[in-house]
Amino acid sequence: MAKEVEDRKNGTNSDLTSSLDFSSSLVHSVKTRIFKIILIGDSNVGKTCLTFRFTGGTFPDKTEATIGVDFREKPVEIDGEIIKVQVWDTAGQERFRRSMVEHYYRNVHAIIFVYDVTKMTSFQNLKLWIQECNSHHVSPLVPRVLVGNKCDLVSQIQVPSNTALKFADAHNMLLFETSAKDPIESQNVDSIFMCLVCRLKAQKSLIYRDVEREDGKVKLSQETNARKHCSC
Ligand SMILES: Nc1nc2c(ncn2[C@@H]2O[C@H](COP(=O)(O)OP(=O)(O)OP(=O)(O)O)[C@@H](O)[C@H]2O)c(=O)[nH]1
Ligand SMILES: [Mg+2]
Repeated sequence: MAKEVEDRKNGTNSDLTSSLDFSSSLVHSVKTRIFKIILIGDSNVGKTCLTFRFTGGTFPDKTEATIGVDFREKPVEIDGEIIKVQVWDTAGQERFRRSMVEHYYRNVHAIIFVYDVTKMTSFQNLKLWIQECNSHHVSPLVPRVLVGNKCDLVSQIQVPSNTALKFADAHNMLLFETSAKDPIESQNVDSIFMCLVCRLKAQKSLIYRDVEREDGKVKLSQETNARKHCSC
């Protein structure tokens, strides 16, 4: 009773306020979509550096081998919608990823396969990374792109662009050659992620299904005629 009086005095109603809080948080959770993008590839190809470049705009002075996974998030705005890009920077070393692999691929929205343009083995191993991904039953609707990193090391390049392009075509992927280190390439790094986000935004039905699955309370009608705005 005392609470009711207090509420009246303050012009509030705690029941109403809490239900409004609930519905606004529901609306918020529906509106702020999260796209989970994972980076996969050999150790040392630059997955962590690419993640830093996209989420923080910098190249780290020093990195250590990733253990398990590191998460970084960046909100981006596309056509007036704020989307949270959740980047999963995975470990390339088998011993640091073994127990995590299931989590990498669960509910993933897009995949970035990374190789080092100065290291042919990292390119040859891509087929093993693709096999691993396929063995986790990732939907064919999940977009995948190929990224050749360390292009700043011009004199050491071992993987010719046309070889990489053929591989990308054969696997229905776009190819980006870039450098996490070279600041001039930073827009190129951004465009890798933004291209994926645009594609995902165009696949609204896929994402909404995931939201529905993750939160039983949220029921959304599927939008099938989403417009596509990807510039790539
Ligand atoms: N020159 C050059 N070096 C780079 C570039 N990107 C990363 N490196 C260097 O490559 C090394 C490995 O980078 P990381 O980002 O830690 O590699 P990773 O793929 O995350 O490795 P794991 O976590 O073990 O899977 C570091 O010494 C980086 O400084 C690049 O674009 N150019
Ligand atoms: Mg790493």
